[in-house]
Amino acid sequence: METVLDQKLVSSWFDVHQSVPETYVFPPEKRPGKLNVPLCKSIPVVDLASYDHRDTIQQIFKASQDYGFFQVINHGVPQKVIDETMRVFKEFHAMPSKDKAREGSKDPSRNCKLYTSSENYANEEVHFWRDALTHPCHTSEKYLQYWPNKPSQYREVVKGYLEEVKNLGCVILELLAEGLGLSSEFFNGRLSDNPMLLSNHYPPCPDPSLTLGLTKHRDPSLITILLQDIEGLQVFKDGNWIGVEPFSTAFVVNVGYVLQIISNSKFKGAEHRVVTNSRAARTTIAYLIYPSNESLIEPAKALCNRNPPLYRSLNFKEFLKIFKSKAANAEAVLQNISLSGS
Ligand SMILES: O=C(O)CCC(=O)C(=O)O
Ligand SMILES: [Fe+2]
Repeated sequence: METVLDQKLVSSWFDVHQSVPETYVFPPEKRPGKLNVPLCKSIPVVDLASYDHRDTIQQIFKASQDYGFFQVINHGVPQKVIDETMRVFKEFHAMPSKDKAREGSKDPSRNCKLYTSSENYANEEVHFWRDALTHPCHTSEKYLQYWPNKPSQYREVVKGYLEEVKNLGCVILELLAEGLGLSSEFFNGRLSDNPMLLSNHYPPCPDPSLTLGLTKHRDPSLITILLQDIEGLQVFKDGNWIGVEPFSTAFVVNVGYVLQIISNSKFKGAEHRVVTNSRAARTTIAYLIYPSNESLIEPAKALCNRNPPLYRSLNFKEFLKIFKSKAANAEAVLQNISLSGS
């Protein structure tokens, strides 16, 4: 008989096991290796309140080229909103599993859902050490009716948070557009109007050397704006893993595949993963900026004057289909949409 979701959640059983269950143990070649990688002091922390607009654009441009990652501070999102939102998600993930499963399975079309490991749990060889809650950010009743309403403050707090992060997203996309030499409104509208929220929860793990919270991947987004409480996020840079330092006042921003395509590879979708730890649960809140399904994804014309376009045009729905069929293999995703065939 199929096990029901509430029993599968890592948060429902992690504390009754002394060791890692076999279905969570990665084969030696896929294990995380060195866990205590250096926290990277060189991933730029960009001050968005700086008066030097050109310098801010330059910092973000360079970070998006070099790392596909940067952090932002003085971003305008009130600290109270950040702290309350983190608290509400921690409360959500700490609720009894049955309540969580109920709150996360109201939507028959499964836009709003709670799941564990990955959306492909049934077909995975090894599971990831995480639970995840996701839903669209739009607050029309069509979606809102399926958002959790436990903890009781969930909707109010998350709605307030998303309004703030939406504004921040616009600011960052404008800076990225200007850096690329595009009009500052380039990403407004359909290229960015389908944001999703994703809260990841990684309970403590008895042996982090055997497990992964998330394997190496790139996000299928334009950009992702992440709030993290403690360390665990790592970026793959020049053949090494480096840690992204957690700051309670900062958001981590990373470039996704869609921005890599539109920027004609000026920016690289950053490869990243999540490792587990044995000391404390880790909670993150990702705001993934996606285009609408019918939106056309292609290298911006203005970036293809001197350089030929590297990727073919396709709509976002088509891109997602390719991404989902080849998710574990970044090269295969890019090869499928690459014009050079290389
Ligand atoms: O939880 C994190 O630190 C990162 C999560 C992530 O990479 C993702 O959800 O795509
Ligand atoms: Fe990611």
